[in-house]
Amino acid sequence: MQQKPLIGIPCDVKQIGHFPFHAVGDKYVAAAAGAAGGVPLLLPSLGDAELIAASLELVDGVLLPGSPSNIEPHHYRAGPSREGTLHDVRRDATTLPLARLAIERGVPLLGICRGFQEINVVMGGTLHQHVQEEPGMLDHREPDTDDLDLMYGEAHDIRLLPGSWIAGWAGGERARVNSIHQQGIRTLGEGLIAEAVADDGLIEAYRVEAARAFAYAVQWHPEWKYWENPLSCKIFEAFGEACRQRRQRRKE
Ligand SMILES: N[C@@H](CCC(=O)NCCCC(=O)O)C(=O)O
Repeated sequence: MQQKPLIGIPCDVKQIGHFPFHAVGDKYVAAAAGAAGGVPLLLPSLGDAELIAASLELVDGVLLPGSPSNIEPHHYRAGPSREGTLHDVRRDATTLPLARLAIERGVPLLGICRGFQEINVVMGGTLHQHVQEEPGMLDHREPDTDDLDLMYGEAHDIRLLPGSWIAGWAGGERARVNSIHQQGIRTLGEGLIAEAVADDGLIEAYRVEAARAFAYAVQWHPEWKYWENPLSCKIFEAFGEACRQRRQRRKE
């Protein structure tokens, strides 16, 4: 039987009671296992270069998950965040070098929401800190509700660019996606090819052009009830297949 690929998922560092914990949302772990067909392996965010490099030797792919926290703006040459903005310095110190190294080494990479923003920053791109305050832009934040089906429900259309991977996966030119973010791409990083845009022009998906393996990112949340959405399944299947190929090559 073919062995399942190991999918590394870097953690957020969250304060629970008196102590910081390394944690990843259950829906990302579930999608890495159920939709990508891998064995999820949570990677603590210790910000240690040697451990980051060593963990990339272990895994067959990396999933950069979403998070309520924002990347510290100095990473993309911007001024400080507004007071009260949630940051996760240890996640930044882990995911940014991890994504850079994964691309360099040809380790399959999938970025979701914060992960999408992280890969863009690693490639030299910049972010809007509050998309909804930019002239002509939509409000990409989630509705104010505790009902998760409403929060993660389809929110807006995206246009799938001609010749893109995602247009092939979707078999069409448009899709509807959920939207739970207020940061977004201001300038696209070097070597990233836009794959999908919202109706306000915000980039919603891209691929890393010169990557040696699958390297893809989306601003929305395909992990949310992926089994109900054929396009979400396709994204994870493509990632999972790249991870399986790497696992196979490493065994040869
Ligand atoms: N804070 C950033 C990133 C948004 C993001 O990743 N949201 C995910 C929320 C929780 C989850 O579903 O995991 C922004 O606002 O742009």
